[in-house]
Amino acid sequence: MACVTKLQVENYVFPPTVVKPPGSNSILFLGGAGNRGLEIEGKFVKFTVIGVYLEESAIPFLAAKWKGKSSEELTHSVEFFSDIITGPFEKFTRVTMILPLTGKQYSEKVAENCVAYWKAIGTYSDAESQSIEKFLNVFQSENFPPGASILFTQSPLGSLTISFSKDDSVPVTGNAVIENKLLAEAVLESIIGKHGVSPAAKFSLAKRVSELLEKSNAEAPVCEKPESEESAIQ
Ligand SMILES: O=C(/C=C/c1ccc(O)cc1)c1c(O)cc(O)cc1O
Repeated sequence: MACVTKLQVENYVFPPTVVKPPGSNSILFLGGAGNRGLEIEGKFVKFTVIGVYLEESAIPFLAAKWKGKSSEELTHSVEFFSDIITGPFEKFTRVTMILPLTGKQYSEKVAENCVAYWKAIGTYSDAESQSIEKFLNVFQSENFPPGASILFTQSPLGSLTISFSKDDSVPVTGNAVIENKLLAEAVLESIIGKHGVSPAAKFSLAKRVSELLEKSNAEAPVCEKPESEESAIQ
């Protein structure tokens, strides 16, 4: 497994790896994490913290094109994030509440971003419209107090598994699976894509992935750091 540390964003800790989250049989490593806030009456109000995990095969896949690029270059590269979003490996995203949100509030914001993205690139069809209806339904009667999380597992085969957690644990099974590749990609695009809602998560991903690519070689990267360093907060 890639040698990665945990990350703390606000009061929330994202562990270095997630083992077999709902919808996956793999161990995923923490690519990066950051907050999502909104400018309200001149003040930046932080609503959620978001961590993005990647399957280990992401590193050799991304290395072919991005090894040797600085974290600044990656931060500003739409194509780099697009390769993460559409690459042939699993992604797992944990969205943890700083402020309470209803399922309706959260899902409507995400749905709005997904539809705007599809319309912008000209891929909004009946299948996507139906997938958004399903997405909104999954959240209809949910409530997320501070510390609760929404978990998305994006499979490269085209499914989006949605799970909910009241604390920092990851449930064994998902609440819903929506089979629509463009939806699975659009949810992640809405977070780390060109107009992604979390520039902080993008910055963190670019920094950590560029470091991992630097250390990567043809063989799988192995963690050689002592445990004390491994748990350092970056
Ligand atoms: O994290 C968010 C935050 C959502 C939010 C929802 C409703 C409010 O009134 C305030 C904040 C988020 C996301 O994870 C993904 C996305 O595409 C959009 C978002 O706003």
